[in-house]
Amino acid sequence: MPQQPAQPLLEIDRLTRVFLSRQGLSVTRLEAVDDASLTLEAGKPEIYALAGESGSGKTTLARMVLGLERPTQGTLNYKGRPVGDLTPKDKRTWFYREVQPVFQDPFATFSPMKRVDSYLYETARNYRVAEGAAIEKRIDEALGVVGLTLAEVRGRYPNELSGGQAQRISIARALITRPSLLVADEPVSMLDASLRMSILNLFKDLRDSQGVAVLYITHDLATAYYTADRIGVMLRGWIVETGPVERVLGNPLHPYTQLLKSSVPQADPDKAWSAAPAEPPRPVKFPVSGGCKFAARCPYVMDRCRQEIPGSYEAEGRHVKCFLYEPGFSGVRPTAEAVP
Ligand SMILES: Nc1ncnc2c1ncn2[C@@H]1O[C@H](COP(=O)(O)OP(=O)(O)OP(=O)(O)O)[C@@H](O)[C@H]1O
Repeated sequence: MPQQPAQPLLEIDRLTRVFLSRQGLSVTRLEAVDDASLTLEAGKPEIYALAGESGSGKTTLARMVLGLERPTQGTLNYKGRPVGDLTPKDKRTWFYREVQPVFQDPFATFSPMKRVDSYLYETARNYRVAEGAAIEKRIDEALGVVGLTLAEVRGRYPNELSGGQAQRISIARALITRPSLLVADEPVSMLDASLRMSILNLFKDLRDSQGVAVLYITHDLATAYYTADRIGVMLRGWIVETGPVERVLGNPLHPYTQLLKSSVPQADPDKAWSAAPAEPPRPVKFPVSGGCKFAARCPYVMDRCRQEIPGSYEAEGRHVKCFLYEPGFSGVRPTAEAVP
């Protein structure tokens, strides 16, 4: 499928995914992803971390990018083509070669009864990446990128692999089709701290040497800071702050990002930031009331925050979904140091 040169690699504009659940006569509505926008440019491979606490909508957004979940509203284009309009044939012959998932638990993707190399052969055959002996060469190349060889992997069962080796093989499987985008949902959260860095370094290497962009989904700010070029911080379906990772985490502007950062245990960067007292998304009964989703807990809340939804305003080299950064705001803005 020819690529249109001027199109972004991934364009997400005001994307929303609503889940409705019925209990008796009442319907509850949960905006798992709500009005989220982000763009990954073509030809500039980067690692974009989508960070947020459990239930903030990261996986739902990732599943929409992978074409596994249909958006309720908004734009989701890959190389200029709406993902929701792709036919099963488009997906098989183009999209699934271009966009590959990397999952949290590599052992869950491999059956204990099957040799791991069989997954590599299956992927190569299913996507017709090569014929005959060239298949082995392609598999060996993909394994080479993650620091392994087919000779090392051949004939081995999952229980003969370490967690790090299993995750490397699952990344090699994803690379067989030479994708342009990896969607990696918590790819290191099941690994020992000592192995985490090697996998995160591998993503950086893939970006630099293979030109692969990575959407890195994580609940862990420390690994996002270490790995990503840019970050989007999610709160109950919204992306509340997005920009270069050094700016957003070095000097967070949104009161929620400030709260998250202040809750990271500084002495132990490997710890997840579970201490943040954020709310999980709550299903709401119709009608839905407006206002900022952080208003009830924001130390800087203003009257309008309870009634109006803030826009996403450009401030200090990033976008912030908060009235404090609306052009013309004349009050005092919080600083990261002043977080209560
Ligand atoms: N198929 C579904 N039906 C109904 N609700 C769903 C469905 N999938 C996700 N949700 C809800 O949407 C919200 C966002 O879930 P999601 O898994 O995207 O969050 P997350 O940030 O990835 O969390 P975690 O890190 O725990 O996976 C949650 O409240 C979840 O219960």
